[in-house]
Amino acid sequence: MKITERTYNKKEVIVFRSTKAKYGGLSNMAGGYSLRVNDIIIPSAEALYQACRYPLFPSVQQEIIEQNSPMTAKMISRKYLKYTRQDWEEVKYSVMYWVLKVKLSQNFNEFSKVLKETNGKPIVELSNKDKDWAAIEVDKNTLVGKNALGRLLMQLREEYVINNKPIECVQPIDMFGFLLYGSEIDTVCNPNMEFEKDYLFDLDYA
Ligand SMILES: Nc1nc(O)c(N)c(N[C@@H]2O[C@H](COP(=O)(O)O)[C@@H](O)[C@H]2O)n1
Repeated sequence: MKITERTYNKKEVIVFRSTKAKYGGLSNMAGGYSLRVNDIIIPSAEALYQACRYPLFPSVQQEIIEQNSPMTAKMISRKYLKYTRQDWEEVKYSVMYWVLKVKLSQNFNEFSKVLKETNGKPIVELSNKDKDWAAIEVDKNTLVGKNALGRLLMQLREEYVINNKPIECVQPIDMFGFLLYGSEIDTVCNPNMEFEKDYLFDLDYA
């Protein structure tokens, strides 16, 4: 996946930065969106994304995933950057999209609500210096950057939120070494939807 730099008019876009402000739930640093992958509970999208850097180092993944604070998970990951998978730059956007899909699948009501509130406008993560995941302010009205996270969020909104299409299961990425704690990452199904289906089946309404 190749992403090039873009320029945004600040007045025409939805900007997010602080997790406490409006649209804060769009940030991977937002709390309250825990995930379950291979029956492992992961406190945040950020922790899952950072853990995916280190498929061959389960103990590093565990140290990242143990952090309740998403920012601390990112800081812990910084200590181990030299063990990052070698193809990370080529796969990181696909990994992030998979993480966002898991976040939406397992937190559909809350996360789709924030995405709906963006009203179809361009979504931009604002940063002081990160022109890769976010965009930076070059003057009062202009933001410049690849804004990769914002663009992946817009893709998610287009595919699943606008037409209110909850995601029942998320397939693993078809790539070498997509591992968590030494095991291949499985298809991730939303536990609530599994429960609903079993319940309806038991009632003979399936
Ligand atoms: N702490 C922080 N400050 C910013 O300005 C940012 N734009 C982000 N972005 C988030 O960090 C994650 C990517 O981390 P890597 O740099 O690739 O390790 C991702 O969740 C971005 O949304 N973070």
